[in-house]
Amino acid sequence: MNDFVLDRTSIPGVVLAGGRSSRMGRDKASVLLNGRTLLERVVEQLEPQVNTLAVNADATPENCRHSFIPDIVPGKAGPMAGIHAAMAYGATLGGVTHVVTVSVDSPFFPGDLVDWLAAAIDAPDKIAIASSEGRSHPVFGLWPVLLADELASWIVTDERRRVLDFLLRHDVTEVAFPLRPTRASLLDPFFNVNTPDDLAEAERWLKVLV
Ligand SMILES: Nc1nc2c(ncn2[C@@H]2O[C@H](COP(=O)(O)OP(=O)(O)OP(=O)(O)O)[C@@H](O)[C@H]2O)c(=O)[nH]1
Repeated sequence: MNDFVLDRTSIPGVVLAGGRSSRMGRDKASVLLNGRTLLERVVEQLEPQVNTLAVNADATPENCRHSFIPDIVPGKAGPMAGIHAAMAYGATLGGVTHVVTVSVDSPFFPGDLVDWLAAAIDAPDKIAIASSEGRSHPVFGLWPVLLADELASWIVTDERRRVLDFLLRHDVTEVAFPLRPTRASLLDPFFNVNTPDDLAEAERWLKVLV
């Protein structure tokens, strides 16, 4: 019988804020959504859900007021480099088995994200990732710190460097999140802002949130 119990109060959170933002044409973390940056909005949503919070990117973001952790693995591993940096960061903190990651470009992610993901963790090496409408969102995941070194070596040696390939090798539960009711239609809480058009759509969603 598995008697592992996740310490819900010990979970650190990491905002993935690296990458090229090529579709947006400028750094997504500092893009303004109704007067506040995406980074500010995502930090505000994550902070009450975690024990400590850090921002991760391949290079230090401008005017970052939070603890910053850089990518560690060389090369262009994309979000996976951020997930690895988050796991390695968690491993340096005493008493931490799992670390949660969120994406800087999803300002409407659930306020109960960590509670739902944590409920799926029943072993020290278990991974939980979010999904909505049948699509998985691995950047919203609860990651075991004990897999940090394995992920690092795999990123360096595997040509494909995709998050989903890593997930296939491990014990993963996908946690399905419901759509969020608004005064208009239902909003996918993992709606992400990749382009200027997405930003305009996010502004429309903000006006109908309840
Ligand atoms: N730490 C880190 N995070 C990354 C990296 N690339 C992407 N991300 C993050 O991963 C999430 C998804 O990023 P994408 O939208 O796929 O990539 P992007 O580079 O931000 O944007 P595009 O260039 O438009 O594809 C976002 O939270 C990014 O900040 C990276 O190299 N390092």
